[in-house]
Amino acid sequence: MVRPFVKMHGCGNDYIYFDCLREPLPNPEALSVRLSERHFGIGGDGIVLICPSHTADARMRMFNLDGSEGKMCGNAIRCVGKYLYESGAVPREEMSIETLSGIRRLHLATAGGEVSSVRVDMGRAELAAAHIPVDAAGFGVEPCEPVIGRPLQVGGREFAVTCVSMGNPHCVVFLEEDVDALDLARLGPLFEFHPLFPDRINTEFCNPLPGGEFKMRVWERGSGETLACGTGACASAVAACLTGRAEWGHDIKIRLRGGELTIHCTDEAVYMTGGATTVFKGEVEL
Ligand SMILES: N[C@@H](CCC[C@H](N)C(=O)O)C(=O)O
Repeated sequence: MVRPFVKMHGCGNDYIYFDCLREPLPNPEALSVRLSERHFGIGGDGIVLICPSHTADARMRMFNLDGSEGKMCGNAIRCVGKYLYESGAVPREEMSIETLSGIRRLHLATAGGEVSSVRVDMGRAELAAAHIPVDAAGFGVEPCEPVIGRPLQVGGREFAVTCVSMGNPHCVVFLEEDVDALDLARLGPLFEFHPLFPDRINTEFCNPLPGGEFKMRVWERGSGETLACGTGACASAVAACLTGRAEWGHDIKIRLRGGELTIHCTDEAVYMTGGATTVFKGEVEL
């Protein structure tokens, strides 16, 4: 069976998108592993299915490179909005998309029938994202207190970590040393599989920059290092506000390896604004 797909990216976080509004896609977990492979597949950080919804304009499902399903994806949801608008499936600049972490509302900036940027109400940030193993063998876990600037031993050194859930779990680390110099291929998995995070974790490494901006690198659970993470940028901005590095109610620019996102945090919600780009369209044998 041959299916059309669209390759899209948000700040270089690239996924293979399938329109499932009329026809479901079987076995997306295995397909994500096969198609995301950059040498023998199409290449991407995972796949995204655009599905019908009973409660919103559409429903998004996203799968990481390793086939695990993510509950939310900030970069993908902007691309889904662009796809729905430009394909005519949802010809409105305001739309809602159902995800595994709830319904998110989008506002699209458009010109000449094309979407130039998307603002997403990412909902409220939650703070208790980490869990403590109950016994030494690691059987059973219980939620712990909010983690804000807590010391954590990883790979032989101590990091101050702040845990924020944006519908998916994040661990944010602020560093003075240049994050470009970090050996993320070594450090990333040590955070991802740390016993404090039994569901694994997405980790953001951030440098405060002059002017209240931040440089960020990310190690995503299930996909490894990616060029950007929308939920991660939101979590980093919230962590910056919580630790006094940025101000609530102001725009915070996050500079990622593949582009920039603007995040605005309030007590009620976190707003993310950024671009969405179509790379190419094709067909693939399933
Ligand atoms: N790249 C994403 C997040 C994707 C899901 C994540 N790896 C998870 O499993 O939680 C984003 O832009 O938010």
